[in-house]
Amino acid sequence: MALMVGARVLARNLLRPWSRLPDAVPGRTGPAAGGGDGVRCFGSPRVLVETDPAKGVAVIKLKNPPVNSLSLEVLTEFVISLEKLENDKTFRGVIVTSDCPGIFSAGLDLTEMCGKSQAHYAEYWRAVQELWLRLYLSNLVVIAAINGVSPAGGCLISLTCDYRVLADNPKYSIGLNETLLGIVAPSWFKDTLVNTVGHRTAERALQLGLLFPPAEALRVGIVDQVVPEDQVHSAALSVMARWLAIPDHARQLTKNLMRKPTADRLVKQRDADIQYFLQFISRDSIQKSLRVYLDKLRQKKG
Ligand SMILES: CCCCC/C=C\CCCC/C=C/C(=O)SCCNC(=O)CCNC(=O)[C@H](O)C(C)(C)COP(=O)(O)OP(=O)(O)OC[C@H]1O[C@@H](n2cnc3c(N)ncnc32)[C@H](O)[C@@H]1OP(=O)(O)O
Repeated sequence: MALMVGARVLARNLLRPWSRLPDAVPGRTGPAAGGGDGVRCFGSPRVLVETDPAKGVAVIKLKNPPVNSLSLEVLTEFVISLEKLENDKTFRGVIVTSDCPGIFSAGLDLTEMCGKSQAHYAEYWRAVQELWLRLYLSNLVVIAAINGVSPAGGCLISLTCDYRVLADNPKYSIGLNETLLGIVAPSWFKDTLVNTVGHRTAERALQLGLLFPPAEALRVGIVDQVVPEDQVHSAALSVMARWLAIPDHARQLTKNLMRKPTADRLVKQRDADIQYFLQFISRDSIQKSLRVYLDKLRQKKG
C-alpha cells in the first residue's frame, strides 16, 4: 500500500504540467550560464534550471540551503526538470552544479530517513531510486561541476554523470561515507562507484567511508578533472563541447551499452529494494545511529 501511495505521488508530480507546479518559475530570463543572450530560466526555487537553447545546454543548480540535502521535494523537482530537458530536443547536455556556496550536496536528507512512517520511507526511497535511474540512463550528456563538498548521496549524484569536474579546494571532499554514519551504501550505490573507480578502490573507499580531497579524488578516478575554483563552470562547458562533438545516437547507444546492465539490476527488483530499505532503516539500531549523527551535526555549532 505504502509503495502504491509513493508511486502515485511521484507519478502525479511527474505528469503535472510544468507551468502548474506550485513553485515553478517559468520563462524567467537571466544572466547566461555560458555567456551570451537568450538564456532562459525555469525550474523551482530548489532546483534552478538555466537553459541556453543556442548551445543546446542547460545548467541545473541545486538550491536547498543550508546544505543542499536531497529532500523528497528536491528529488522530485530534480526528476521533473530532467524529464523536461530530456523531452525538449533543443537540449543535448546538462551541467549539474550547486547554488549553495561551498556545498555541492550533503547527500540524502537525514531527516527524511529518521523518525518517519514506513509509508514516508517507501515514498522517499522510490524517489531516490527514480533520480538515480533518470540520471544514470539520461540520453543527455550530463556533467557534474562539483563546486563544494560532496558526501554520500551528493557523491552518488555526481557518479551518475558522464564526467566530473571538481573545484580545487581542500574542503571539497567527495566519497560514499555511509559507513561513518553506521549505515550501508546500497548495492546500486556500490555498483555506480565500482563502475567508476574499479572494484578494489571502491571496496576500500566503501568500507572505510572515505571522503577524498581533490588531489586524491583525481588520483583514484572518482573525479575526472580538478580545476581552480573559479574555473569549474568554464571547464565543465569545455568538456561539454567535446562530448557534444560526438554524434548523439552513437554516444547514447554506447552509454546505454555500458550502463543498462547496472540499471536493470535495480529496475528488476525495485520493490524488493524498497522493502529492504524499509527493514534496514526501521531498525532501532539504525535509527539510533542516525539520531546520534544528526545530533552531532547540530551540536557542532553550539
Ligand atoms: C545492505 C543494506 C543496505 C540497505 C539500504 C539501506 C540504507 C540506507 C542507505 C542510505 C544511503 C545514504 C546516503 C546519504 O547521503 S546519507 C547523508 C550523508 N551525508 C553526510 O554525512 C553529510 C553530513 N553533513 C555534513 O557533513 C556537513 O553538514 C557539511 C555538508 C560538510 C556542511 O557543513 P557545514 O557547512 O558546517 O553545515 P552544518 O554541518 O552546520 O549543517 C547545517 C545544517 O544542515 C543539517 N544537515 C547537514 N547535513 C544534512 C543531511 N545530509 N541531511 C539533513 N540535514 C543535514 C545540519 O544538521 C545543520 O542543521 P541545523 O541548522 O538544524 O543545526
